[in-house]
Amino acid sequence: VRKRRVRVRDYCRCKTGCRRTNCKCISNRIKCTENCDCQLEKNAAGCNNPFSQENDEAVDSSNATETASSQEAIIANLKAELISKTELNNKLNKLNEDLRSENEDLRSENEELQNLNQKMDKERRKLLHYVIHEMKDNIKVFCRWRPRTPEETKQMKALCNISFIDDCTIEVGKSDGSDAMSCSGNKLQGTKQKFSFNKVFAPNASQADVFEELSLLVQSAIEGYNVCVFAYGQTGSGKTYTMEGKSELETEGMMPRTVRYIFSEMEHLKRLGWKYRIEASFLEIYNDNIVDLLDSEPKTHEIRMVDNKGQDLCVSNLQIKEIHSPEELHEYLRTAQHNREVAATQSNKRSSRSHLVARMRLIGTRVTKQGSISTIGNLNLVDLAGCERLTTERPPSPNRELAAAKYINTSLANLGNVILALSKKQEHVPYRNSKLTRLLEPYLGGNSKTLMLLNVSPLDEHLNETLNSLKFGSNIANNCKTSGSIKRPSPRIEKRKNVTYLGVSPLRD
Ligand SMILES: Nc1ncnc2c1ncn2[C@@H]1O[C@H](COP(=O)(O)OP(=O)(O)OP(=O)(O)O)[C@@H](O)[C@H]1O
Repeated sequence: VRKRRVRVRDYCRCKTGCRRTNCKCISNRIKCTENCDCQLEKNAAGCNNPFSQENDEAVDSSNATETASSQEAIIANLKAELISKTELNNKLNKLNEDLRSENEDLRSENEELQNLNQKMDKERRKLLHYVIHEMKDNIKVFCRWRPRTPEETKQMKALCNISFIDDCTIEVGKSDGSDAMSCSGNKLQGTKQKFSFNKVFAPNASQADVFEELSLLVQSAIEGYNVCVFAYGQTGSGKTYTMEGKSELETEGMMPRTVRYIFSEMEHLKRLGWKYRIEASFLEIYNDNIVDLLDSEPKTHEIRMVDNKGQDLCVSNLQIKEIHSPEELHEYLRTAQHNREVAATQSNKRSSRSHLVARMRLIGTRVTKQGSISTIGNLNLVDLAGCERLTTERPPSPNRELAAAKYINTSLANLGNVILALSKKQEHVPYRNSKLTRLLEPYLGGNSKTLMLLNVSPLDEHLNETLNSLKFGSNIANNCKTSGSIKRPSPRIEKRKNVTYLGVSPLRD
């Protein structure tokens, strides 16, 4: 067989007599075909069966040898492949091992980060509590002077004589230097009266300046405190401008700014593991009746305490909306503003004739290893109706307005009494005397921070009302400063299985 194979390899033995050593049929180890070199080049006609029997046998046996050797080669190849695959597998296993350990590292790093986050959150809340507690007074009074409106400037209305002594103190007198008279008819001594507050905003103060001072209170509502912000002042003094503002970003009031702030804080707190739910309602108190500003159908609304401790209340038939975005809240705010009762007064063509109460309930939850903790803060933003001096020489416009003006003045007087009683730390606080104070009872005093934004007109013709407002506001501010140790706000804490509701007390204690 070996000899024959050699012979076959030596030359082509087809019948054409080709006998070439480089014939294709030899190099490809195939039987001679039509395409064989020898046939193409030589006489193809005589070559129907190019290989002799002898050659066929030689080729078959040579093929068997070749198959055996090619199988050996295949086996060798397979072996090599197996080796390389085993190596690859080993490498993959190693990589897997590395990944697993890296995963483990990441998990422990993640855990460390979470612990750090928790610590940071605790520190942040401690610091915030410290700052909030440093605010000391549960009731603060900011005084804001509005500038002359373009119309008033055109009419060249005289300004009263105001001196801004410092950030907290002002002196006010008549433009001609004569003695002023208060609304109640008492002559105020001296050509200029001095008043001090927690903060005074001059006419050039922007909405952003006012919000900067307010934002800490909003923050404390996010942390679980109850907060009430009132815009108080005579009609046309700038309450609605302060609370609602205008549509441009720069002139936006406290309400839209608060909404924006809450949502940006929520985003920040999300990174520390907190999730928030916001519920909002908008109502007005007009002629001592509650009106739902988000409901077009008139309904009867009653104030009911949720618990017998007087810590929370609800208003029947009131729409409470869950808010998911600042835009959604702005939309409700716009609806409420649109539905609010307005009428012309002596000093304001579009005077708010009702008290607007925008309430946001901020419920924060954080899941920890020990269970979950929750904070509930209520933020009440109140744009009060403007008080109006009712005299025979300055009657309110139509008769219908007289009743409204009387209701407004009575409810404002009642609110004034409640805030005065709280500022003096009196035991009895007359919450029950009006719907407005009943509605705000759980959110005033105790676990709450109250801010009165006292708005004043700069016009000389409003000086008597201005002096009355200033006297009332500075009385409250000074009572809070001098009434000794301040009762710490006691946050609302509710415990449920594995759930703790807290203000900021655990950190405080
Ligand atoms: N800080 C301010 N800067 C510029 N304009 C102001 C400012 N405050 C008030 N105004 C303007 O003064 C006018 C009266 O203000 P606004 O309607 O807010 O008073 P109000 O106290 O809400 O009155 P009312 O109690 O009658 O509703 C408006 O034209 C308002 O744009």
